Amino acid sequence: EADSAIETLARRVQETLSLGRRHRFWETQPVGQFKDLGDPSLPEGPIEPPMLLSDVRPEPYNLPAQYEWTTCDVDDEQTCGEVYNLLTSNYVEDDENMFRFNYSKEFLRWALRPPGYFKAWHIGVRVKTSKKLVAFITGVPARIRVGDDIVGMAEINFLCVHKKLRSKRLAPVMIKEVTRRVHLENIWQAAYTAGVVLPTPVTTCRYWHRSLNPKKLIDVGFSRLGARMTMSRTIRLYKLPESIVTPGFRKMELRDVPAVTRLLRQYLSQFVVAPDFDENDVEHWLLPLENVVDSYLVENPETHEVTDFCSFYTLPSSILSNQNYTVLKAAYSYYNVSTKTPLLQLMNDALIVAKQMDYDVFNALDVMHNESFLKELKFGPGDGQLHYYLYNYRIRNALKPSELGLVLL
Ligand SMILES: CCCCCCCCCCCCCC(=O)SCCNC(=O)CCNC(=O)[C@H](O)C(C)(C)COP(=O)(O)OP(=O)(O)OC[C@H]1O[C@@H](n2cnc3c(N)ncnc32)[C@H](O)[C@@H]1OP(=O)(O)O
Ligand SMILES: CNCCCN(C)c1ncc(F)c(N2CC(C(=O)NCc3cnc4ccccn34)C2)n1
Repeated sequence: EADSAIETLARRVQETLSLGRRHRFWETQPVGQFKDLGDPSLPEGPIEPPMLLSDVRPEPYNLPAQYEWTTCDVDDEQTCGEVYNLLTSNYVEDDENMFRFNYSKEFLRWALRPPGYFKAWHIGVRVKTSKKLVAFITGVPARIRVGDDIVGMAEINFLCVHKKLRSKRLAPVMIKEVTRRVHLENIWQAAYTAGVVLPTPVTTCRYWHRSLNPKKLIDVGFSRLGARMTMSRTIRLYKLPESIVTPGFRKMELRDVPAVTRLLRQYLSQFVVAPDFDENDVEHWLLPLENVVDSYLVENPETHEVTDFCSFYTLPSSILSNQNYTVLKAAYSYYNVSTKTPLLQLMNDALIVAKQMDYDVFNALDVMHNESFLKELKFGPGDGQLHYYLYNYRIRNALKPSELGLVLL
């Protein structure tokens, strides 16, 4: 039987290598299927029509007998702590298992409670006997513009199954359950991202990283010393000015919400897929929140006009095995708008602020106009790709990352 095991393995490898690999679950879902790629006869827009709410399955999907569904109230300190602990130990790692995302509790409360959120969409699975939280998936409501369509969607995130319960087909049940609960609110589309290839990405983005603390990044294995580079030359290469250079560059405040909303809506209107933010959304997603999201704007000192905006969110990673460090402090580029200050200068000021705040690295995707500053500001391409997906909405041709104006957390 050793031979047949090897044959089985060889076939698995062959299947996986060719995109022809089976997606037993995703083949059943209203998403673009690999076999449909390039079929011009398929119309853009919803793949399945909305159902009657009375036709939506009223009861939760079945879990294996020893587990039960639970709704996680992140306002409750204890429950938020359980969610935090599950993700801290079992959420996304890099391919070499050196790092794992360490979303903070205050970040999770921010990410999961935007205007109009539903607690019922913060879904957990517990062991019936011990009540231990072993799986999680979330949705939050968002108005997303796709071309000229404004679509009510759910943004799905934080899908996590405990390491000990992997490869038991729990994920499809989690996904079907969050889909059912979203349907009950008469919402029929979703947006999500993943580092894995699934049927079928609307676009695939690349991560770029700008070293702020190169010595630590090299020590923990995040980056490698460049060829023919010394450590001191590397530190010098990434050195930044002590203070920002743009006159009128300051932290965003509550009073700036109307101006920032105008600026952002105008800017995002040029992308094929982008959030349709109103002032309530901007107040939630972009008003600075310590250790979660930082936003800056440029107010013309004479006219007091708000002309530019930049923001980044804070997502540390646990460093899984290093003698000297346990946490990688990372900033992720969020939404940036430049109308008067060159984007290059605006983002350099963001780097300067992030360095002042002791971040180790500043990450950015090659979405929106980010490509215009990445190389010049000494970002290096990462090995991480981020695939963007829409559920129950077909876009005939995949987008270029520069046509995407949506950043998920
Ligand atoms: C209208 C409303 C609709 C709302 C829903 C919209 C869709 C939302 C979709 C979710 C958006 C999530 C956004 C984020 O949070 S992306 C971050 C995902 N989380 C992690 O990577 C954390 C670490 N990993 C884990 O916790 C587990 O490995 C997970 C839970 C990811 C899979 O558990 P496990 O490893 O034990 O596998 P299984 O045996 O249970 O199931 C295997 C099946 O699951 C498919 N799979 C694997 N990974 C993902 C993934 N990241 N998105 C979608 N599907 C995924 C896989 O292709 C296979 O299906 P098929 O290939 O056979 O068909
Ligand atoms: C569902 N929400 C998607 C966003 C989650 N985000 C931020 C994310 N999704 C996939 C990635 F590929 C990724 N990358 C940032 C790049 C990076 O920093 N790679 C080294 C590294 C440091 N720490 C970690 C932890 C996990 C994976 C890679 N890590 C790659 N980011």
